[in-house]
Amino acid sequence: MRIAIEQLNMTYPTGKQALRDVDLTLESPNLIGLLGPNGAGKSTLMKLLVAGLLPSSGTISVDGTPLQACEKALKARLGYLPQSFGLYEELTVWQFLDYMAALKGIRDSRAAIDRAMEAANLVEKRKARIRTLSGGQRQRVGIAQALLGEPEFLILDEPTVGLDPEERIHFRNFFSRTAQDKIVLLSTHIIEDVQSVCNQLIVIDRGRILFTGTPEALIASAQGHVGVFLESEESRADSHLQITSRVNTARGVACRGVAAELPPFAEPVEPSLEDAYLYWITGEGELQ
Ligand SMILES: Nc1ncnc2c1ncn2[C@@H]1O[C@H](COP(=O)(O)OP(=O)(O)OP(=O)(O)O)[C@@H](O)[C@H]1O
Repeated sequence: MRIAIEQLNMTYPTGKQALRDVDLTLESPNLIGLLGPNGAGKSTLMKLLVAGLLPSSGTISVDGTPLQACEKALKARLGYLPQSFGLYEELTVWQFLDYMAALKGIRDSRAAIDRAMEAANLVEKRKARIRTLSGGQRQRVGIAQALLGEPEFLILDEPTVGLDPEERIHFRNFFSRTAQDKIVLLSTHIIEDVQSVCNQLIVIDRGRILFTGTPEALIASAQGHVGVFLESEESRADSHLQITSRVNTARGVACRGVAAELPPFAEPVEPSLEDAYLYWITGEGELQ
């Protein structure tokens, strides 16, 4: 499967431009992390990909066919976890998934529901009413419905919200296994969610794609732009330096920062993935 996005723009009726000139190619198999701060445009991009919104301009094509012409066929190949997810409070987990399977037109729904419940760690909750579930359990129900029918393209908008650390690790590994023959696109603003599992990262901010590439390439892009230093009057006055961490120590305040050009008082260090992400979203990285 190959999704090609060309010159995509999205302006909401309020006049807010949520996406600007987005060009991207998503190909299977891939686990792709869509990283960006609040309001960056992640959910908007995902809604456009599932044809839940119409772009203001630009095109999305699926295996060479424009999305509008293959919307129905694509929906059968797609699993989507939206950010806010309405659940039917009085239904049990099993009833809800049965309903979603019917909406998706899945034939062998019983087996499909069993597989999705197992993957989402929900087997014990199959008879529980949705209103009795915790936030994390509800999120797992959302993930389970996205997995129904083993879609080729999984779009997950902040799938780890509300999950405890153990569950986050479980899903991270699960998404990684799932992506072996599919496209899994997951949005997050948590670096640990994409670290060591995503083979492609897309950094987005204020509607623009700032970076696409492997995590290694993202780290390499910040090489020479990350430094450590002790806070001083000079460092406080440096408006180009973006401080990314401050720790009080016996010697003073130890800082870590990113800059397009490191000042002489900063000692260059190896960037982490988080440094590199901050380097791009603080506006210090150069647009590709
Ligand atoms: N229906 C809408 N009408 C008007 N503006 C909107 C609408 N939905 C989103 N926006 C605006 O578009 C921009 C992008 O929003 P979007 O929800 O895509 O960001 P996001 O990266 O998913 O953020 P978050 O991580 O907070 O969910 C934001 O400025 C948001 O306020």
